[in-house]
Amino acid sequence: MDVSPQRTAVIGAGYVGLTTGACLASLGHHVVCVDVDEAKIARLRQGRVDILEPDLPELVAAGLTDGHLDFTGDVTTAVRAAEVVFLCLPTPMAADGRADLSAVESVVAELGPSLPTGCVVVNKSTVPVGTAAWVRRMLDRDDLAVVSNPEFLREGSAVQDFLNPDRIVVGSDDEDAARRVADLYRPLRAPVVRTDAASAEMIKYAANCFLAVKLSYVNAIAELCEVFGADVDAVTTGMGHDPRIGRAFLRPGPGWGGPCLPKDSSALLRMADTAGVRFDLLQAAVDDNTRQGERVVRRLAEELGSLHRARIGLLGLAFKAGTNDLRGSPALRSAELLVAAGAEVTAYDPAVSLDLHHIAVVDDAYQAVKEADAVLLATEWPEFRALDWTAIAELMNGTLVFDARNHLDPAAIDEAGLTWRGIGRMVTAGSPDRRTPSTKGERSERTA
Ligand SMILES: NC(=O)C1=CN([C@@H]2O[C@H](COP(=O)(O)OP(=O)(O)OC[C@H]3O[C@@H](n4cnc5c(N)ncnc54)[C@H](O)[C@@H]3O)[C@@H](O)[C@H]2O)C=CC1
Ligand SMILES: O=C(O)[C@H]1O[C@H](OP(=O)(O)OP(=O)(O)OC[C@H]2O[C@@H](n3ccc(=O)[nH]c3=O)[C@H](O)[C@@H]2O)[C@H](O)[C@@H](O)[C@@H]1O
Repeated sequence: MDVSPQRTAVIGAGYVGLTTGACLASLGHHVVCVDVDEAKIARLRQGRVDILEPDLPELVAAGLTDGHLDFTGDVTTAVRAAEVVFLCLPTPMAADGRADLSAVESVVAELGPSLPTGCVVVNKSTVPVGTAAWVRRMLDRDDLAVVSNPEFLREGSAVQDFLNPDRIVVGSDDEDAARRVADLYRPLRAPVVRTDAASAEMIKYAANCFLAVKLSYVNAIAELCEVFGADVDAVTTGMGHDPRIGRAFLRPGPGWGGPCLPKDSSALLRMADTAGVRFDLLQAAVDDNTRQGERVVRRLAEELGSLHRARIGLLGLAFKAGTNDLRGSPALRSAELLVAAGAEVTAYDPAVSLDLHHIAVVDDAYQAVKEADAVLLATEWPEFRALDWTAIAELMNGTLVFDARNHLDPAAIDEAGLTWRGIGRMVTAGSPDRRTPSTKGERSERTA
């Protein structure tokens, strides 16, 4: 095999840590994953993976079986024999908008004295520029090296992204440590971007915030398309052919969300602010994103006349399709805004079955739309495209289907006698989309 196996410890067994651990084990390394969540560790020891990630349960099971992967709740045991220690700890948004580094700080303080001589501490969490230098000072040991190795995987395709990265970023002023970290990934044959630690830390924020700006831009273009009678699908196709722009990440929606883009844009803004640097572009992207969420709800209110006591069937709760993660979910935000405006929301998500405050969560899409005045599609699950819209039309009180992801087939919805609305999509005069969606009363008359 094209790899020299290394003994690694991964601290934090969440999306990034568990994926890193299971994938490194699959490449032939010996990995011990650590987490403070003892119950999670107990489940992982039995091969039970809580998060929805294709291929991850299989890789975890394979690692447990072939002995390359182990789990423990004890940091000291995990790092005792480690050559490389990955920090995959949460860095959530603190109350003041910065990245909260308390988990990193407490782990570094705890593990420092236990690290074997020559060990490399690799930070994979998304952390403010200067964190590697700070960790180095905290460790205060000349025999240890610190490397910044940010992660770019996406939820829902974490394993595939990890094993097929566009690039591996390795930032350190320690040449030997950087080479050892890059070598861990050698079987992946990915381009390695070798930098100093500060640049590696900045690359991660610069990349995520660029994606955020791109989405706010496309959402604004979509709004203009609505106003001027253009079709955002055609517009983004036309833009995307230009390789300088690219086709990816041009889908308009209910606003960008998730556990990272919002917190990382906030953290970069705080970094800029602290340094006295204006970053109006990023601030505008964040503000526009807040408005985008509100705009979806406002459009529903306009179409229905009022949201007061309106029944909304919400399709999707996760922050995007392919994950059961609700952190920073635009769907949840829409639901909250709808409830605040007096609407009653019944939601269905194929990957989420939780009791949510103020929102009824049901077991299938047809239950969610029953007696609804409008349907709001907020997460682009493929199964929603296969719904029987004729059956849904029978179940609903109203006729409006607001497709905040431009995910559904407008023709199928129209054929069922329902009214499709999307984001930034062209509505030609006289087309069925021009019809005013019926209110409850009108709907009763129509079906009477
Ligand atoms: N979720 C994602 O798609 C990506 C996340 N990131 C970054 O990676 C970092 C981790 O993110 P996620 O994996 O999503 O977080 P997560 O919340 O899924 O996992 C973090 C894990 O760390 C554990 N933990 C917390 N404190 C601990 C401690 N003191 N000792 C040991 N374990 C501890 C938690 O119990 C949890 O299992 C963040 O900085 C995030 O910004 C980077 C790329 C992708
Ligand atoms: O640092 C992180 O945590 C990760 O953040 C994002 O990954 P992720 O949060 O999994 O989700 P994305 O696929 O980027 O989607 C983010 C949000 O943008 C929305 N989106 C995405 C693409 C698009 O065309 N339109 C759109 O509205 C999604 O629905 C979602 O709400 C980045 O894509 C990853 O590269 C990065 O590693």
